Parts: sequence; structure tokens; C-alpha cells
Amino acid sequence: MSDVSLAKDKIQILLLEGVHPSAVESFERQGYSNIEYIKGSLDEDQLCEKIQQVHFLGIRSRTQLTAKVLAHADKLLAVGCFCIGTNQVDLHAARERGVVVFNAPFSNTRSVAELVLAEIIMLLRRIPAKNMAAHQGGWDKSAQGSYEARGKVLGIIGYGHIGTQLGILAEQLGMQVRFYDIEDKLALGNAQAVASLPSLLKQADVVTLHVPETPQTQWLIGAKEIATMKPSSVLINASRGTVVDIDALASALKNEQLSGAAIDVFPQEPSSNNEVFESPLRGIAQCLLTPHVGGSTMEAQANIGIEVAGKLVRYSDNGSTLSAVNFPEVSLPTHATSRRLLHIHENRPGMLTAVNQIMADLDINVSGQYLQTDEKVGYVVIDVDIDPEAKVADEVVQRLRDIPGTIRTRVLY
Ligand SMILES: NC(=O)C1=CN([C@@H]2O[C@H](COP(=O)(O)OP(=O)(O)OC[C@H]3O[C@@H](n4cnc5c(N)ncnc54)[C@H](O)[C@@H]3O)[C@@H](O)[C@H]2O)C=CC1
Ligand SMILES: O=C(O)CCC(=O)C(=O)O
Repeated sequence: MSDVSLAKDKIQILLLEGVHPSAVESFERQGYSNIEYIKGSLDEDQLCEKIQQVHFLGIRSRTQLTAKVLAHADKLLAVGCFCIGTNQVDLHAARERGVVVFNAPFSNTRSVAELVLAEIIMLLRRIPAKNMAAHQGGWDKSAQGSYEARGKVLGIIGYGHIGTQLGILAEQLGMQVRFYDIEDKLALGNAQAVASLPSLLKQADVVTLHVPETPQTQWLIGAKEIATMKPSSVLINASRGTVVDIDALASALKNEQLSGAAIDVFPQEPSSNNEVFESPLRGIAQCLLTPHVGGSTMEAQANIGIEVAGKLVRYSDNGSTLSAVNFPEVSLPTHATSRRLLHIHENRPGMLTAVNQIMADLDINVSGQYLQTDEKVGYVVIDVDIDPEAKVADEVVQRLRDIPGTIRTRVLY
């Protein structure tokens, strides 16, 4: 695949899932005007059709970017996930096609932490059940089973950006923060690491999940794990729907093995606001259900729009892959006097030699070269002194493209 960079108004941008208008404004400010904005997500077949003309794609958590979809994406240069999670994208397939994927690693962190903090208090006070009763004409004025958060043990599973932010906020309420993480983590404030998941589950009054979706976190919490939790404790999941076995949770709540739960993410989520939400948890009084809105605040969404659009623009304008989640990271100065070539290739021996041999053969001076590789892919950005009027750029691109193992070549400017 090879592209001589298009004029900005020819670059087709598709934004799905109602990403914040700040993204559109950011693109437009930088001269990108060919933007299609769709409020919902598209299913696999619709995406396979639509993606064929798209250079930059923006999605949130609903759009599944499978290997099949990516196989139709001949023009696609980069994907922006306007969220933290990137599990909805086949990152390996994207990388192997030279498609760079970006996300917003902390623009909605605070929003999730605040929601979880609110849920902790609501659940410990049995507000979901009292609220449901009141809506039906009931009056459950009783302290039975209601507790303060102060002094209770908060067990955080996954002590990353959200887990640590939540831990700090919870300490302000006087909670005792314990966490379990597969990595060694700096314990902030008075938080304490716990050596194993069962140990954390046994001692916590509130268990909250803040792990990514990975093969290891799939069904991390099932009937066996719930059985080790205190019957007075509550479970919160605002991470990914595949982390908790929902049937096991529903039966534990019905059998009063747990005192309550707050669930924001589900194994199957509606693809739009018009679709009916089905779940075995529906109707359980002491279960707070929210429609995957942990990160959905105006502040977070506006910031994410600017952040991710900015990353896509920087990649489009100067080739920078800084903070890409599936790609070697190259951060670049702009060279006003040079032309810039991008070469994405399979990481195999001799690639750089082959690239530089072409420059030597064509008597082109290289004024800057930036290479990064990971185990599969190499990404080299080459600034060259070529007269903008000279036709040699076409020949360079052709010869770069002919190097065996080349995935994509582009001339930026
Ligand atoms: N409900 C919502 O709207 C939102 C949900 N999320 C979800 O929250 C997740 C966490 O976000 P961040 O804190 O920003 O991620 P992060 O990457 O900063 O932290 C994740 C932590 O989980 C740990 N971890 C991974 N596997 C583990 C395992 N098997 N057991 C214990 N710990 C494990 C990691 O070592 C890391 O410390 C995201 O991946 C996303 O899926 C994020 C934002 C909004
Ligand atoms: O707001 C969204 O669409 C998804 C939020 C989320 O789950 C994430 O940021 O990972």
C-alpha cells in the first residue's frame, strides 16, 4: 500500500458513536473538512462497506473493529478510540496492516472514579432498594443494613489510573484502601497492596473492578469468587462486561450472598439507545444498573474529543505516533525545509539498509531519520532534501514500496 499524502480536504474522516463535537472542531481547526459524523455505531457488515473510503476512523467502546473489518480498510491510516479501552479493536490485525491506533488514556479517569465513589455510598446505604420501593409507594425508613463508608475496607482490583484515583478519593471519606494488581504498584496515601485476589475478596466491604479486558480478566469474578466475599459486602464493576459472570452475580444477589452491586458494563450491551437492554440483573432491587456511562461526563467527553482528534491530526500532519497503543512510538520535530517520507514495514533484518540504499542510489540527502520497531513492525520516518518540484519523490516512493516486507509508504509533505 502506498499513498502520496492527500490534500487535507480529500482526507476522509468518519466519526462514530456520537463522539464529542470538540473532535470535529479540532479537525476543522487544523484544516480537515471531510468529516462524516454518525451518532450510533455500525455493525460489522455496515463497517466493511463504509470503511473502504475512510482514512481516519473515530470510535468509542461499541464499535467492533474486527480483522474482517480491517481487511476492507485499504485506505485506513489510523483509528482513534475516543475512550480508554481498546479491546474493541483487533490491535494486532491493525498493526499488521500499518494502521495506528490511539486512545485517550486518562481524560475520563476522574469521571469513572467519581461515579464509583457515589455508588459506594449509595450501596452501603441500600439506596437502590429504598429508591425502588419509594417509586412503588413503599416507605422503607430503617437503618437496617445501612452503613457509613468511613472505616470500611475498599478492595480495588486493578490499581491503575482509575483505581489509584478512586483510592485517593475514598481515603478522603475515611475508607481503608486495599488493592490487588498483577503488577507491583506504588501504594498512594495509606493504601495497602494485598498479595492475592482471594485475600482481597475476603477482607473487603466494597469490591470494585478497574482492570482492562484481557484473556486473564475474562470472568475474573464468578460464583467461586463471590462465595469468598462477605455477605454484607457489595460489588462494583465499571471496567468491562466480560469481567463479571452476570448470572452468578444475579443469583448471589437474589440469595443475599451479597448486599448489593453496581454494574455499568455488560457482556452484551445495546448497540444504540433505541435497543432494549436485556440482563438477568434487571429488577433486582439492590442492584444499580447504569448504561456504560462511567466516563460519560461533559468534561471528560469534551477533553477526549480534543485529545484523540489531536493525536490523529499529529499523525496525519507529521507522522507522530507518540502514545499509540499498537505501534512503535515516534515523536517528531517538523522540518520546514525537508520532505518527509513514512515507511511502515515488517520487522525483519536489513530493512533500514534497504531504505538507505535507495536514498544513496538516488543521491538524496537524508536530513533526519527516526526509527522505532516492536517485535512485528518497524516504522521509519525519513526527512529528505528533495526539491519540491522534482519528480524524484515518485521514484523514491515506488522503490520504497517495492522493498519486500513493506506494509505502507507515504509522502507527508
Ligand atoms: N465504564 C466506563 O465508562 C469506563 C471503563 N473503563 C475501563 O476501565 C479499565 C481500567 O482503566 P484504567 O484504570 O485507566 O487502566 P490502567 O491500565 O491504568 O489500569 C489497569 C490496571 O489493571 C491491572 N491489571 C491488569 N490485569 C489484571 C488482573 N488480571 N488482575 C489485577 N489487576 C490487573 C493493570 O496492571 C493496571 O494496573 C479500562 O481498561 C476500561 O476497560 C475506562 C474508562 C471508562
Ligand atoms: O464512553 C465510552 O464510550 C466508553 C468509555 C469506556 O469504557 C472507556 O473509556 O474505556
